[in-house]
Amino acid sequence: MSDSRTPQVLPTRKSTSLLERFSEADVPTGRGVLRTVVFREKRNGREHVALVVGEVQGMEGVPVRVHSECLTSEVFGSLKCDCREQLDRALDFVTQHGCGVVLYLRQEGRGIGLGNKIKAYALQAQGLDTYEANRKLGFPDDLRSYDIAAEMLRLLGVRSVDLITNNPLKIAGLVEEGIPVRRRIPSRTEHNPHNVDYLKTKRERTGHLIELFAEDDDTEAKVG
Ligand SMILES: Nc1nc2c(ncn2[C@@H]2O[C@H](COP(=O)(O)OP(=O)(O)OP(=O)(O)O)[C@@H](O)[C@H]2O)c(=O)[nH]1
Ligand SMILES: [Zn+2]
Repeated sequence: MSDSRTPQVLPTRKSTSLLERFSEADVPTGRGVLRTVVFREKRNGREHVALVVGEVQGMEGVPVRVHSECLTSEVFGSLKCDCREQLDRALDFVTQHGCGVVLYLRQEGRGIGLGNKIKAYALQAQGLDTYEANRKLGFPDDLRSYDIAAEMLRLLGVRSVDLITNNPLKIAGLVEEGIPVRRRIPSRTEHNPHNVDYLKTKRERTGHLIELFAEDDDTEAKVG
């Protein structure tokens, strides 16, 4: 189950704190109660959310999803990506498991923001792929960082994580920020005619471990 290639490092205590643990409350949902903890970035007031299920303080191997905001799919039901489904499946997993954390990070459009993501979509309608469109707009493929996620996990007392992701860069990003990743839990993705090229591009260009077809199946645990 565990990915032996995943580097293991001890958590580091950063001297500068980026976040304030601002507020928290239990929120009832169709899946059960989610402990909703809001963190505020000190430098700009931006708010990020941790949805916590069960006891995670001091725990090892906590199932964690580090999820980046995607207004178009999560609120409007866009079929151009797989974000909404991945969020849903992660919430299913942690609530059914009775323990886990879903971090909801406000880094829309892989960090370029909503307006620029829609500009990128307009370029994609002209034939550019998701990364080419970012570059045409003067952005790198992925502008996200994982320092905020790492600090949120540290403030929640999580000692190591089982990360729900298909993105190897996300694993590397968290490890680099001092969060030990014990193993990867694959996030199953359904494709549709609107997102299949996007998913293939992520697999080919940034090594996303996406199982698009039955023959891609492996034996690791799956979310969903
Ligand atoms: N710039 C840009 N961002 C996109 C596009 N499609 C989706 N996104 C954004 O990509 C991000 C998806 O992030 P994640 O859900 O963390 O997904 P991921 O990096 O593929 O990794 P995993 O889902 O963990 O495997 C969200 O912020 C979306 O808004 C696109 O075509 N262009
Ligand atoms: Zn999306």
